[in-house]
Amino acid sequence: MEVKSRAPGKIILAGEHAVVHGSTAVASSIALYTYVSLRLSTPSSENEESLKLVLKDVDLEFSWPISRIREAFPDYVALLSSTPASCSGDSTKSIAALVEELSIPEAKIGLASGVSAFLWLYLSIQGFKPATVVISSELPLGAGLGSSAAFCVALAAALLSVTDSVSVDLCQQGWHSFGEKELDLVNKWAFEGEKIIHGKPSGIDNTVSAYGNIISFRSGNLTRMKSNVHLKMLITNTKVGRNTKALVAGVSERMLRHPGAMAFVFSAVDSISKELTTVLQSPTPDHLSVTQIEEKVEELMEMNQGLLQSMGVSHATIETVLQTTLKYKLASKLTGAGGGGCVLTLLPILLSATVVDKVIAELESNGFQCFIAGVGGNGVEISFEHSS
Ligand SMILES: Nc1ncnc2c1ncn2[C@@H]1O[C@H](COP(=O)(O)OP(=O)(O)OP(=O)(O)O)[C@@H](O)[C@H]1O
Ligand SMILES: C[C@@](O)(CCO)CC(=O)[O-]
Ligand SMILES: [Mg+2]
Repeated sequence: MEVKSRAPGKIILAGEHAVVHGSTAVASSIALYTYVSLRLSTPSSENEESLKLVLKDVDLEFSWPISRIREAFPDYVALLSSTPASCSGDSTKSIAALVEELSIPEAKIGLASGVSAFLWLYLSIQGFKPATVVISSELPLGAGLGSSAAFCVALAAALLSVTDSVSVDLCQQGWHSFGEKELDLVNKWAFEGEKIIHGKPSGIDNTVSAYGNIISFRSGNLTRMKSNVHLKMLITNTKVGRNTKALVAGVSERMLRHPGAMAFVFSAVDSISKELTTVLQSPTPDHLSVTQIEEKVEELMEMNQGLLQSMGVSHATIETVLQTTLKYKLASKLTGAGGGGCVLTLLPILLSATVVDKVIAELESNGFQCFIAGVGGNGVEISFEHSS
């Protein structure tokens, strides 16, 4: 039997970075998914049993003989866990040894943290069972759209769906979602994976990928929102690679250097996110008030972008996107960790298609890549395929 899962990426409408320091943030899922396929192997005496990981997006395959994994983790009982556990101490060392042996090419070394998160989730949830896991994504990796969270959420969902901790109907056809208790468990395990990739994550990315739709998030607590407006966002990928862990660490260092000033910055972001939470839930009887809501959202996005600049996470390419969209009177802000990656631009519903085409053409002439995303959508889902 093959288990498939898919988990969406996200955009952060307000509050990235500040959310790591306790401010409110607002995020939404987008309909671009990371897919995981899990096939547990049937015992065979012919081939040596192994755990295989196929990463389609980067065209890499890794394989560990189960005997090698057993050797790296002599204390099997301590590893297997029915409740979400953090990777620390001896486990960190054992995983680092298994990843080092792969000789990942220097140009793709960012993958090492993803492979480490994979090993931690797989071994903690499935133990030493041989299997093949194939991962592919519609999301750009390391571009601010939550690829690391979607990776961890989809992985946790597939792995948990074939354990006793989660009760799922194996006969159900097509994609289906989890119950609340199961979602909580998937989300908590995914957070443990995100910790390995992000260092100090707030948990907002894995939470919105697990639950979907729009959420307001503060210090691990989420409020699921029912928005009355359907915001349309242009996403521009500057294609400048960056690493969330390093950017999050950079903001923390700035906070240590300027604690007083940064406390005000984070507090201002908190107010922006709270106002956005209220604005998005306000009733919309006609087009005029949709426009008024969009104008408020635009202003809040601009203010948030200014504060992200003062945290030191903007980038020359992000500034180019801001200036380009401003020529068309459109508001933009970076999304996710910044330092390159993706920028959001609100596309008001009354904006003509001609203007949208023009702004996209101008942005793409700079070498950027544009696409349009609806705000909100499904969270993680699962599907079982029985071979006949
Ligand atoms: N489909 C995938 N295949 C392999 N590795 C992946 C995949 N998706 C994510 N990763 C791992 O996640 C890392 C990117 O995570 P990172 O947090 O830096 O960026 P992001 O999650 O895309 O953006 P942000 O955190 O700002 O939303 C990759 O370097 C890799 O280790
Ligand atoms: C930069 C950050 O706030 C969002 C990354 O999408 C990090 C986090 O919250 O874990
Ligand atoms: Mg990430």
